[in-house]
Amino acid sequence: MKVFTVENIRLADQYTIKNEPVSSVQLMERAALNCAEWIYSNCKNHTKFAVFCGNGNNGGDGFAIARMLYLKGFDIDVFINKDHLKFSDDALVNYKKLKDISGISLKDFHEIERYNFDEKTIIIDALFGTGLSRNPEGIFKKVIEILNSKVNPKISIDIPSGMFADQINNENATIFKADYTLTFQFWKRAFLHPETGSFTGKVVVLDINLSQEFIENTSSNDFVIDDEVIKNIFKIRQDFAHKGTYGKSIIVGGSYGKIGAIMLATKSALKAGSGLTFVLAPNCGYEILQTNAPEAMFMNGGEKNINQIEEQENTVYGIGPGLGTEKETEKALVKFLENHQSPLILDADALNIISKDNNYMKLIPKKSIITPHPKEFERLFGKTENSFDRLDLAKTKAKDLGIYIVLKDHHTQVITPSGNVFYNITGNSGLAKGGSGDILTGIITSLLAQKYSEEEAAVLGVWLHGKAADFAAEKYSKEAMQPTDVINELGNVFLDLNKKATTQL
Ligand SMILES: NC(=O)C1=CN([C@@H]2O[C@H](COP(=O)(O)OP(=O)(O)OC[C@H]3O[C@@H](n4cnc5c(N)ncnc54)[C@H](O)[C@@H]3O)[C@@H](O)[C@H]2O)[C@@H](O)CC1
Ligand SMILES: Nc1ncnc2c1ncn2[C@@H]1O[C@H](COP(=O)(O)OP(=O)(O)O)[C@@H](O)[C@H]1O
Ligand SMILES: [K+]
Repeated sequence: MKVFTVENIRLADQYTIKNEPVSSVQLMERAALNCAEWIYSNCKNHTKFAVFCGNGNNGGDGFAIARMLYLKGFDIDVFINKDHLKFSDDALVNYKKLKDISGISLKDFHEIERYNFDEKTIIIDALFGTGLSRNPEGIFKKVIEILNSKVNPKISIDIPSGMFADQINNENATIFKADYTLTFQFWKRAFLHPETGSFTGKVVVLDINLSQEFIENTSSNDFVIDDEVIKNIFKIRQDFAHKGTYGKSIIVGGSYGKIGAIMLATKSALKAGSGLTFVLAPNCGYEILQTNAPEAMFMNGGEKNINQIEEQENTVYGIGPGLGTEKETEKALVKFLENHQSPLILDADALNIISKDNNYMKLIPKKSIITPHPKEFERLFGKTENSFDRLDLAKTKAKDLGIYIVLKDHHTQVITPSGNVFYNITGNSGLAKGGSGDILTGIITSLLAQKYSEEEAAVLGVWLHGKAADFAAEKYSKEAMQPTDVINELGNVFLDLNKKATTQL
């Protein structure tokens, strides 16, 4: 799914109105109906809604939603700024419709302090949408702050009020903190970054039927990895395949005390379907690896640390998990990179070694995939102020070096050399444990060996990793799930993918 800027959303709106055709107030009705239906089906334990409406079209959505929920039998109180009753055209239409309903009480923002937020009440935030032009101040700021102090469930319409859709807010900005955000048609960029995304709660994208023609014909560099993207990448395994069809992976890493990391990466490469899988590790890991991952063939890289990396042809290398940064290992990696031409995956200590010397960066083969977490990224490319700036820097580096950067985060970003960004929306904080990244390296290496392109391997890899983690969290909880559980859930993710990709009778 494309991530549109506020400007493009506005244009999509206008294009739909003109070409569907549909009036803008009908489009607002459609958007509100989608929200009301979602709320109606998901909030059955609550009887009362306090709806907070601003003066723009987001407020207009709020008025229409309030009316619809009232007609479904809920108790509704609507709060507005009675000192300033100037609305956008469509908001005014819905304000007037609401005023005609005697059963809905229209309250002033100032009444909030005396209002009874009992446990049956859900708060709906329709103060500001994508038209926010400055940080909320005065009564708006106060209302948001009071609402944020309440324990009642909170739903934002389109975007949490006070948040800019495309850019980072300044640090002290007042933003409504939602449990759910019902957003129209597209993910907004700010939902996908940690500084702002923490205000949205669960994001639900509602399809309000904006013109598909416009969406298809309007370019964007930012995408969310949704089911559609994955459906277009995933290839079912061919019946007449043999092990050679699905490529050769060599997972390189491990050092004394860190054989677990390379084990996790190796098992993941096997589980993700690589035809032949090798593990190049120091000898101290031989027995552990051969016992626990007998399907993988062992290549000796040294005694306690790797001091040589054998070059083999037609092989995809995934280097880094548990590798260590010893001088002998550094030498071995540099020597290997000096002679190696084809794209590979670099992670963890391989990246830490590369960040030691500016000249090493140039040794990364073009079209390779690197998978830094934020700290590794900083070691490689320097400090940035926030995750938006970090992404900008990553775009520059991906282009300059001609590589793919998988910037690991809650919503991991795959950045291509051409400047596209794919945000991942699978995965959960159960992955915030040592070992989770090693799995990702194994998966991406395996996919690249199986002849997925670099972009496909990175995009499908982060999605698979997150999806398996979501399955593991459902079974074991985010707290208790282990990286090993994530590896074991890969099978269920592939079963789902195959079911969707196979013709069903
Ligand atoms: N995207 C779509 O296709 C649709 C969008 N709709 C709604 O329209 C919204 C956008 O509407 P608008 O462009 O009217 O924008 P808003 O509803 O966000 O309101 C902007 C208004 O608030 C004022 N304002 C901005 N920042 C302020 C601040 N800090 N303090 C006080 N006033 C401030 C602006 O001057 C403007 O009058 C969307 O978020 C969505 O809720 C739907 O109604 C219909 C379909
Ligand atoms: N809160 C989170 N939500 C979603 N994914 C997460 C979260 N925390 C960590 N992850 C994922 O887990 C992995 C952690 O990688 P990394 O920090 O390299 O771990 P390690 O080096 O210990 O293996 C990344 O893929 C990251 O995106
Ligand atoms: K809002």
